[in-house]
Amino acid sequence: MQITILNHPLVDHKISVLRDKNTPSPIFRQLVEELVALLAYEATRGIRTEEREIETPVAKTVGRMLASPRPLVVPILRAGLGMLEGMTKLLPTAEVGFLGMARNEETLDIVTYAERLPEDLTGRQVYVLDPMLATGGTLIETIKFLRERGADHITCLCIIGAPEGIEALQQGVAGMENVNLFLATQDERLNEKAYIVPGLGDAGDRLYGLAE
Ligand SMILES: O=P(O)(O)OC[C@H]1O[C@H](OP(=O)(O)OP(=O)(O)O)[C@H](O)[C@@H]1O
Ligand SMILES: O=c1cc[nH]c(=O)[nH]1
Ligand SMILES: [Mg+2]
Repeated sequence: MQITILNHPLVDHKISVLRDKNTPSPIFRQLVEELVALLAYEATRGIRTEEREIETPVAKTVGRMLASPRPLVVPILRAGLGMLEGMTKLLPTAEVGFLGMARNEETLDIVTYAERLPEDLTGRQVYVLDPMLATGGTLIETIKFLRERGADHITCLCIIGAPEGIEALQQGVAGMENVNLFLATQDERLNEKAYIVPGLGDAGDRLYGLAE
């Protein structure tokens, strides 16, 4: 698995505001969208394109456009939904599929409670969106699921990753070709409840939780 960690002052600034527990949900959602645009720019460097003839007002030429089949974007509900708008702004022609997964906070087992994806993903490039990579359980399950459906190129976009989760993911996908991970930043560690430290808390709650 290839891992890329963004290293950019604008990313650092936006993540610091995200981390602040006093940042309200509307600002949090806006910042997540902005961070996804920066992540997606890097993460789509390997997106497949094909030649197309086009005619400018001046001359005929050959340009490059996204290849078919179209890329598939998969946000992991709930928190990954906060990254969807930013991603589809950059990739408006992508298809979108959904996976609902929740971590049991006691056992850390992953429960898949919703799935709406094409049956056959053979030859598809898939972009998985989930802001938090903690133990890695959710992403490992997701990647296995997508590979079983035939996806041959899987790129995960996460905002914060813990070293423990990155390591687990690396082992979980060992031997698989064309799996990539793009992180906005890597944090220090997990705490005893498997939350990322310093992290930003529960991303789903920060995005969609009720105001206190
Ligand atoms: O790496 P892991 O240990 O698997 O943890 C990461 C998962 O936890 C969060 O989702 P959560 O289960 O809280 O669901 P939510 O998005 O509905 O809040 C996060 O969005 C990831 O999906
Ligand atoms: O720190 C964490 C860990 C898992 N899920 C989150 O939303 N935050
Ligand atoms: Mg959550």
